[in-house]
Amino acid sequence: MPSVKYQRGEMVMGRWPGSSLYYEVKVLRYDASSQLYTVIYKDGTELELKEQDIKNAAGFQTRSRSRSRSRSPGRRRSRSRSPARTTRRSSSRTAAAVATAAITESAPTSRRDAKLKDTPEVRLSPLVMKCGKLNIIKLTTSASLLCFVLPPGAYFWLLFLPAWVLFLVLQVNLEDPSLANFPPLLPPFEAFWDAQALGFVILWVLFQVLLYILPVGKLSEGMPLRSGERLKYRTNGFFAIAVSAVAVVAAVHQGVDLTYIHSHFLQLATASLLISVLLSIYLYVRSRYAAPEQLALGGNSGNVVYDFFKGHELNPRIKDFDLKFFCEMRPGLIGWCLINFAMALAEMKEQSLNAPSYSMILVNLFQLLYVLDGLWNEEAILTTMDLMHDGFGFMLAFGDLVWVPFTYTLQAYYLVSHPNLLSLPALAAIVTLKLVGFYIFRKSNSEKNAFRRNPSDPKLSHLKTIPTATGKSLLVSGWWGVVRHPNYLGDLMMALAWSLPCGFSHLLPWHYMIYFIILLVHRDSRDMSECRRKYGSAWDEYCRTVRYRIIPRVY
Ligand SMILES: NC(=O)C1=CN([C@@H]2O[C@H](COP(=O)(O)OP(=O)(O)OC[C@H]3O[C@@H](n4cnc5c(N)ncnc54)[C@H](OP(=O)(O)O)[C@@H]3O)[C@@H](O)[C@H]2O)C=CC1
Ligand SMILES: CC(C)=CCC[C@@H](C)[C@H]1CC=C2C3=C(CC[C@@]21C)[C@@]1(C)CC[C@H](O)C(C)(C)[C@@H]1CC3
Repeated sequence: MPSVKYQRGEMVMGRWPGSSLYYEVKVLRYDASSQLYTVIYKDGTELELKEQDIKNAAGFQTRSRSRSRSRSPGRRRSRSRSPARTTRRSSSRTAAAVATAAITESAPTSRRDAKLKDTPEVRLSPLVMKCGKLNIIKLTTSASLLCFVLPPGAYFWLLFLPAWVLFLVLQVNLEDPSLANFPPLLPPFEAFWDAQALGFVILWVLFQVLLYILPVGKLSEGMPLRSGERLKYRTNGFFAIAVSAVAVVAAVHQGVDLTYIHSHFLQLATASLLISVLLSIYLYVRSRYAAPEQLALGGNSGNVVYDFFKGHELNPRIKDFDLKFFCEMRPGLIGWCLINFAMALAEMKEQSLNAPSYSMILVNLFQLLYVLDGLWNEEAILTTMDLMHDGFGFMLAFGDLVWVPFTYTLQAYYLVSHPNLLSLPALAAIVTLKLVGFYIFRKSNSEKNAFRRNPSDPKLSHLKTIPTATGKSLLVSGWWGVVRHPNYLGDLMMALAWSLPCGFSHLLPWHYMIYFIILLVHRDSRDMSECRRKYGSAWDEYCRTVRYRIIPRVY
């Protein structure tokens, strides 16, 4: 092989088709006509790889072999339902062919899968490629629309996001929170700080920690990690919100004035911000000592600010206490309902009402339903992008502890001093919109979650699927055959129903809707590139079959 890049017998790193993992392989030969290298993996698997799927070993992080518990590519291959399995080449397969997909019914696929379960496993160590150059950071993970930032952008977002939340909180407090009055006048520095508010936030978080660690509720298994391991999560979120509700009602009954939350919103937001910064520093420091297989694929640029912002460690845990899962599902999410409830009380106080307004009731009930549903189906969060792929850093810590409780509550805060009367037909239309959106959101999320957890679930056997080279299949009928993100469609309809009760006088109660459109459109396109990278031509096949991303026939 005189003019080719890799020589016969050379040890190089070969990418396993459909994944981002590289394994040590030996080059066997090069076929000039197909321009493919035949390589052999350590477990004896022969594959044909394109030049771009081969790298020199020098670009890879080394790590202790004993720590790796990865499934071998051989095992992955054995699970693959690619049509390539049926082609005449049994020991030497083309990576491109492996990625080729056909639409099949899910049941036969699963039977074949079951038959292959006994395939002996050969353990190999996948290596993560070093991401040395900052300008080649791949947009592989989710968490938020901010992932596209390169390191200079991280500095910007790091300062902008906290400032934006504080501005919004100051703005919503204005009598006329219109754009003409933006930015609001900055109060003196002391106005942001209140030690008692910090104390309350700490107490709230500790209370949620206590509920989370109680041995109540199911222990659910997460999706397999790159190492093949499956983490266990205590999914007792519904129990946590039920106990929290009882505690809050009891406190109100004992004379605790919850309108404190309304009058000290700014100080509570600052206190939560401080906690999220401290937590992120802790997360960043511990990620420096984490083993490579514990790291997310993103957030390892070597740039301190970028990695701090984006998050480096995938599932930071203190013993069994999973910090990312806890922060995403507990203090901020349940805190959101507590704040909304406090705003309803503040509205009654400020406007001398015997009961909250219809608009306030709708906003409270709609968002409560959303949170209750999230906690009831807590297990489903384990198959979302954040849990599966994203590192836990400032972006998510801040998102969970500050962004969610202090910006998702703006509608309720706004209604405290900006009443909006609703006619009966408007009320009925808004409720219908919310219920339809909720139905789509729940059904589609449950369908994907059930399929990912058990592809051979008899309840799903009527659905059509596309096999992929990774062994996972893609749903191509049912909800996921209507658009590529039916769950986003339902979520957006619900978001609309949350803003409508506030009317059209100001933009502020529409903040969530605007942010959410940007977030979901960006998440969708990031997920598209990630899935294309993972599933190759099977994903293209899916996109050809399901043409629209979020809104049928529109987008
Ligand atoms: N209120 C809020 O602030 C937010 C709410 N959300 C909501 O959270 C929920 C989760 O969202 P998110 O994590 O972004 O994304 P999804 O739950 O939509 O997960 C996307 C993943 O699903 C899998 N997938 C995609 N297409 C298919 C298919 N056809 N068949 C089977 N699996 C498929 C892929 O993962 P793989 O193949 O690897 O399993 C893909 O990466 C959504 O309902 C969203 O609306 C999200 C962000 C913010
Ligand atoms: C601007 C900024 C820092 C954004 C960070 C994004 C996070 C706020 C969101 C990323 C994904 C989220 C999800 C929920 C809340 C917002 C964040 C953390 C979620 C827990 C809300 C309740 C839902 O039922 C859900 C469980 C599906 C959802 C999961 C994703």
